[in-house]
Amino acid sequence: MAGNEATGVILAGGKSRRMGSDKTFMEVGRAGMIQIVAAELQKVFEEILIAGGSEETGRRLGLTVVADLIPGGGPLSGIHAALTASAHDKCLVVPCDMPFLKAELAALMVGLAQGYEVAVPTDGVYFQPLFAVYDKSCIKVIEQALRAGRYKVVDFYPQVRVNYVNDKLLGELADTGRAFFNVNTPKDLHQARVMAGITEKKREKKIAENTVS
Ligand SMILES: Nc1nc2c(ncn2[C@@H]2O[C@H](COP(=O)(O)OP(=O)(O)OP(=O)(O)O)[C@@H](O)[C@H]2O)c(=O)[nH]1
Ligand SMILES: [Mg+2]
Repeated sequence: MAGNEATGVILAGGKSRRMGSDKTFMEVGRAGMIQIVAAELQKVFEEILIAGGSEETGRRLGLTVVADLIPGGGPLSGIHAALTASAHDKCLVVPCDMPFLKAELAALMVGLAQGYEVAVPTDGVYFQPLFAVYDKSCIKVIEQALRAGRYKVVDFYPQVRVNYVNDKLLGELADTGRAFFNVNTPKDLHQARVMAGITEKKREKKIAENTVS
C-alpha cells in the first residue's frame, strides 16, 4: 500500500467533554481506541505522529507526540502542528476516536492527494475533514486561520487546491459508514462496542465453520 511518502497523524489533543472523561484509551473490542487506530495506520505509514495529548500517551504507544503550536483551535491546531513536524509533505490526519477506520482507505486518500494540497472525502454535502490528507503547503493558510480565530477545518479549503473525493469511491473499498464511525459520547461508545462485538462473533463463527483461516 502506498503510504511511505506520507505521515499518519492521530489527533489526540481534545478534552472529551461529551464523553465526560478522557476517551483516548477507552476500549472498543480488544484494545483502546487510539491503539486500534495506531495499529491500523501502521499498516500503511512508517511515520506516525500523535498531535496533542500527553507525553504519557506517546510513551504507551511508542510514538512521538507533537504539541499544538497555536493552541486553542481544536483539531485545526493539531493539523497545523503535525504538518510543521512531519518528515513528509503530506499528512493523513485522523482522530483518535475512529476505531473502525481502514488502512486501505488511508492509502487510497494519500494516492488521491497527489497534485493537491488537500484531499477530503465528501458525500456532496458533508466533508470528512478528519479523514483527510493535508500538505505542508497549507501551513501558512492554516496559521492565518488560527490567528484569526477561524477554527472550522473546512473554512480554509477555498484558499487551497482540494481534491473533493466522492465517498462512493471509498465505499468500493470499505463500509464507510462503519469506517468513519466516530465515538464522541458514552452512547457512541456503547454502540461501537456492540459493532465490534458483532464482527468478532461473526469472525469466530467463520473460523468455526472453517471459512477463514
Ligand atoms: N491536537 C489537538 N487535537 C484536538 C484538539 N481538540 C480536539 N482534538 C482532537 O480532534 C479529534 C476530534 O475531536 P472531538 O471528537 O471533538 O474530540 P474532543 O474535542 O476530545 O471531544 P469534545 O470535547 O466532546 O468535543 C479528536 O481526536 C480530538 O482528540 C486540540 O485542541 N488539539
Ligand atoms: Mg469526534
